[in-house]
Amino acid sequence: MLEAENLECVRGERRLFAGLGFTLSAGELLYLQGRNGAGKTSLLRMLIGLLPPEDGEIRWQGRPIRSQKDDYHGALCYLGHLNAIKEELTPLENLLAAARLGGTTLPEDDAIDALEQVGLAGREDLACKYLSQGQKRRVALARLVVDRRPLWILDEPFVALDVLAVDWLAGIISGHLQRGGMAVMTTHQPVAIPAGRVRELRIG
Ligand SMILES: Nc1ncnc2c1ncn2[C@@H]1O[C@H](COP(=O)(O)OP(=O)(O)OP(=O)(O)O)[C@@H](O)[C@H]1O
Repeated sequence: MLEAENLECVRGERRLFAGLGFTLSAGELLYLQGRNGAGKTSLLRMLIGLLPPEDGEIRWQGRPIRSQKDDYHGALCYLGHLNAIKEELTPLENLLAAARLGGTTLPEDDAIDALEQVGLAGREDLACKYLSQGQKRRVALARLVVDRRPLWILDEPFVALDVLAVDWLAGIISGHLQRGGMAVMTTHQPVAIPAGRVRELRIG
């Protein structure tokens, strides 16, 4: 279970939010909503432990995340709105490297299957700098196909995807929730996630 209690966020001179709280259990999805600049990405950065809250506390499985950094980071998969892929590496190399950084070993055949699922069959060995924006996004999203960590934190995951890919990703997130996973997600576009309990939290 992920819990946030009485969170306050100040950036520069501005207080973006205060008194913010939620609870997220297995199989639940939290949609963060709010206008541009409301503080959604700032909240996600707090949830992954990169931005300490001005006030309040975030707990994972009942314990503050600041007291169990390794366990908590081992349980979460973060996908930022930048793709965090290495342009000089191929999609296959990027996916294998991301798994290693996340502390797991990914068999190469599984990585190739994941890239095929995201529509990159035949481009596994092309340096990512030669891919389109949408294809780069797909390389980043291929991580989700093979990720079995319980908590996904996703910043605008649907950006730059075509209609088919949006449906595909909604299915991947649904599968994660059905397996008892949890997800926190920002998105400016309404996307139907057909499985799991969906909650909404509006900031600002
Ligand atoms: N390091 C920083 N120093 C000062 N202000 C910052 C910093 N980082 C972000 N901000 C400000 O905090 C506010 C919230 O930014 P944030 O990225 O969290 O918004 P958001 O809700 O994710 O917006 P969007 O929908 O446009 O992505 C913005 O006004 C931004 O300029």
